[in-house]
Parts: sequence; structure tokens; C-alpha cells
Amino acid sequence: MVRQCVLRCLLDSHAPISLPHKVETVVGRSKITKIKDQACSRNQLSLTADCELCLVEIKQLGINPSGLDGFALKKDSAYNIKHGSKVEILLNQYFHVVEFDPPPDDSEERRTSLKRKLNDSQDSDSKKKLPKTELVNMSVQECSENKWEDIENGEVYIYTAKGVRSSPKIAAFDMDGTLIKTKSGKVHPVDTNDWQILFPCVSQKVAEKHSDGFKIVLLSNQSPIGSGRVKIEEFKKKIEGVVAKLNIPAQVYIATGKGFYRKPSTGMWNVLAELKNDDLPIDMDKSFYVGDAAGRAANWAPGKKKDHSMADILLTKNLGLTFYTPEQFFLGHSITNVPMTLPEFNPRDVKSTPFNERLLSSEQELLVLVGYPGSGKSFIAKQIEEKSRHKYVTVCRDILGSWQKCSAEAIKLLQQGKSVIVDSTNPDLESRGRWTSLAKEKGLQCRCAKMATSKAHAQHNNKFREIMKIKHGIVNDIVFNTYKSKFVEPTVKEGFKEVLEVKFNPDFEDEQAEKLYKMYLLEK
Ligand SMILES: Nc1ncnc2c1ncn2[C@@H]1O[C@H](COP(=O)(O)OP(=O)(O)OP(=O)(O)O)[C@@H](O)[C@H]1O
Repeated sequence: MVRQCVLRCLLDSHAPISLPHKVETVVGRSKITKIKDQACSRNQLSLTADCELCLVEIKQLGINPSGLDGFALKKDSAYNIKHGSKVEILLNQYFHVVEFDPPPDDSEERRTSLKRKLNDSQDSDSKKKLPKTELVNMSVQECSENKWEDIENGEVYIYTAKGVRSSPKIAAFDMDGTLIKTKSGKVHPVDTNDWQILFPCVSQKVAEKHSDGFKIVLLSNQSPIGSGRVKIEEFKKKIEGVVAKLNIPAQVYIATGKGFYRKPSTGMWNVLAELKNDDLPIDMDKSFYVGDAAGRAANWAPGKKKDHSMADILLTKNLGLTFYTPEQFFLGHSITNVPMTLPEFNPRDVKSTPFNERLLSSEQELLVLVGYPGSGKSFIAKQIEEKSRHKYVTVCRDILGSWQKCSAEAIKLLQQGKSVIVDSTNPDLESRGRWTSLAKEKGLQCRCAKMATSKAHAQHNNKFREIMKIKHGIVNDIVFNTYKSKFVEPTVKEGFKEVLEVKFNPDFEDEQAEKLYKMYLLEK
């Protein structure tokens, strides 16, 4: 059989480049490699394969250094490289691998020896080989068999493979897009068999951490299980398959719902820290997390789309844990050079502002609230009721069901001499006009209180409400976008005596609630 040789992009940014037998191929900045970086010459690297000897002669032609297995090449010097060598078209960037097909025999040998090494690290006398610091934890037992557990009626499933041992050092990984990718090439797997290991070096790198005494943990969001689209029994087989393929004892956490256990909320990590680490405190400085939902902008590598979410990096911000992308951890990409954007709203920045006393008027009135769902209207309405000793009473569309019912209730209350707070979103002239007209008809003043809460902040509140299981219908993104598109800034010209702005003033039931509120809860 004739042996072929290719230069394969480890990020699949482009199709493999064929390296024909004894023909020089020059690669660099081009449409083929999708590299646009001016630092990379058009003629950056010369590669000549010898398919009989299974060697590739590589020479850097460009001015800036290229890399080979993490080392800089010297310009114009020739190196002979083998099957599996990692070529960086520019040092630390644009990772490729040289592959012969069929592979040479010695690479088979290398693979077998790696497998042997992994098996060795799991056998019973592996304790002897552990570094000194790990001996402290010898009282912690290895898990003796593969087992499944679940928490809160399947909100989280936990798989612990035989051989897992608790440790103060946690090496945590996201699963999809970090350890595995789809076989189908689709973003989401078409079924539970649609997976393959992401990079050839994944098992080896994870195994290195395992032999360094880290507990290997996978944290995966899998809401299709919660929604019933994926059957948990089938999914369990996938998890067992992935862990078996990695060939390393690992503990896997699967969040099936949309609440506290779903990343970026820290629920799964809390279960690990509080229940599943044999009371060993986790050393947050030594532990780390690898995930692909990192908020990277489009083209973070040639042809790469923007990350679908920030759930992984935000989880680590919530926990104060070191974060790596899969490319940084597995392929050695530079740690600093990735353009990432964090969300515009950081819940830690929410500051206290005193209650605006001007919200209370000595005159009977209609006070029309304006704001996104979740902007805190009901919260402020309750405060006004209490501070006014119930001279103000709220009519709330969420409770009464329609503006007509709110209007009928408001008329009754006004007749009783009460002031009325209108608690609905009221984004536009039409919705607010109903109330200014009613006030005019009754000869009363009408004022507007506009919530200063931004869309992102309101969405955060909405998620907080969902996680805290505060009774309220689910508000989806469409509702927020509709509000935004309908919104017209309220002014006195509409018939308001005054338009006040209400700054969000955080006030929590207890410390736990405050701690949760100050976390990133949204995935983007
Ligand atoms: N001042 C506050 N301090 C702390 N948490 C708050 C505050 N205001 C609101 N929240 C939280 O945000 C969530 C949403 O607030 P609230 O229900 O008042 O908003 P809303 O504008 O009335 O929403 P909707 O229009 O969807 O009913 C609340 O359930 C609460 O958890």
C-alpha cells in the first residue's frame, strides 16, 4: 500500500494539507491555511515528506520563528520530524500535526507504551509512585467500582469510575468541545454515539494530571436530559464510554436542569466540594478548569466561530479558579493572547443606593412603573406600599392577568382614596397612555417611575428568581427583546407630572442569597 502524508490542523480550521512523497510543500499565510496574520510569511515553512522513511524534512523560511513540539526553529535549518510531531506554523500558534497513513510501526509502539503507562498508573501499587505530597491523603480510599448516583431527583447525575480518589487538587474539565467533539461535525451531537476525542493528546495530558495527584472531574451541562429530549440511561452509556476511552479514573457531574447546578452557577462544584471529596478542602490555587465556552470572539483562530457561550469561563470567575481553553491546556496555545469578552453586566458591581423618598407623594396619584421584566418593579412597589403605610396599593398585571383587569382594580382603589402603583412593563406610549388618561379622567396626578435597570441586569435578576425558585412565570429572551424594541423613553409630555428614575437597590434575605446574586448566572 502506498503511504500518504498530511499536515493536519489540530483545530480543524482547514482541510489536511497533502505532503506528497519527496515533493517540497511550502505553507504560510494563505487561503488554504486561513492564516491572515501578517507576522506569518506566505512562505513560512517548507515541508518535504519521505513516505518510505516516514520522515518529514522541515525548514523555517519566514522571518518570525515557527515551532516544533513547543520549541522555536532556527531559520533555514533543516529538521527531520516524525509521525505525530506537532508543527506550529508560528511559534505557539497555528498548531498542526504530521500524520502518515498508514502510520509507521514505531508510532504503534509508542501508543501501546502510553496505554501501558496509563494502566500502570491505575494499578494497585500506583500509590508507591505518587509524589510525596500525595502521601498525606493515603487515608482517602479509591472508589472500588464504577457507580452512578443522583441528587435532587436527577437535577445532577454523578458517575464515579473505579479508581477515583479524592484530592485537594482538582483538574476539572468541561466535556463537549473540550475533551470530545462530534463525529458528525455538527455543533450539537446528533445522538449519544456522536462523539470522538477532541485532540490526539487529550488522554495523555489528562493522565499526566492524574499521576500528579489531581482528581479528574468533568462538569457538563446537559439540559436536553432535563427537557426529556435525551434519555438519561442512554446518556449514562455515553459517559461510561468517554471515561473508558480516556482510560483515566474520573468523576463526572451532569447538570440536567437550568437552575443552580447548571454552569456558570457553581452547584456542581459545590456538590463536589461539600459531598464528594471525602471532606478534603479543595486547594483553589492548585486546582484548575478547562472549558471551551470561553467567550472568545470570532476568528480567535483562523476560521473559528465566536464561542457559543461563556458558561465555562464564568464558572471559574464565580469560583476564583484558574481557567484554560482546551487549546491552551492541550495544545499549548498562549495563555494571554486570546481575545475574550466578559459580559457587560457584572453582578458584583451592583451598589446600594438609598430609597428615593420622592417616590412617595403626599397627593393621591397613579404611579406608573416602567421597566424590563425582572427590573425590580414588584420589589420597589412593595417598598413604596410599606413606606407609605399602605396609602399606595399595587395593581400587578402578572397577578391580575390583563391591563383591563388592572384598570378596573385601580378605579376601585382610587375610589377608596388609595394611590395606585401600576406594576407592568409599560414600555410604550400606548401602554402608558391608558394610565395618564385614567388619571386625567379622575382629576388626579400621574407620575412615572422608570427602572434604571439595564436589560442584562434584568435578565440576571430573572435568572436569580428562577434559581431561587421564586414563583414567577419563566421569562424568555423574546420577552426582553420585545420590550427593548417597543421601548420609548417616558417624558412629561405624555401627561406625567414627573418622570423619576429608580436605581436598583439590592436588598437580600440572607447571606446565601447575596452570595448567589453576586455570581455570574447567565451564560453570555
Ligand atoms: N432590590 C432588590 N434586591 C435584591 N433582589 C432584587 C431586588 N429587586 C429585585 N430583586 C430580585 O430580582 C427578581 C425580579 O424582581 P421583580 O420581581 O421585582 O421584578 P419585576 O420588574 O417586577 O419583574 P416582572 O415584570 O417579570 O414581574 C426578584 O425576584 C428578586 O429576586
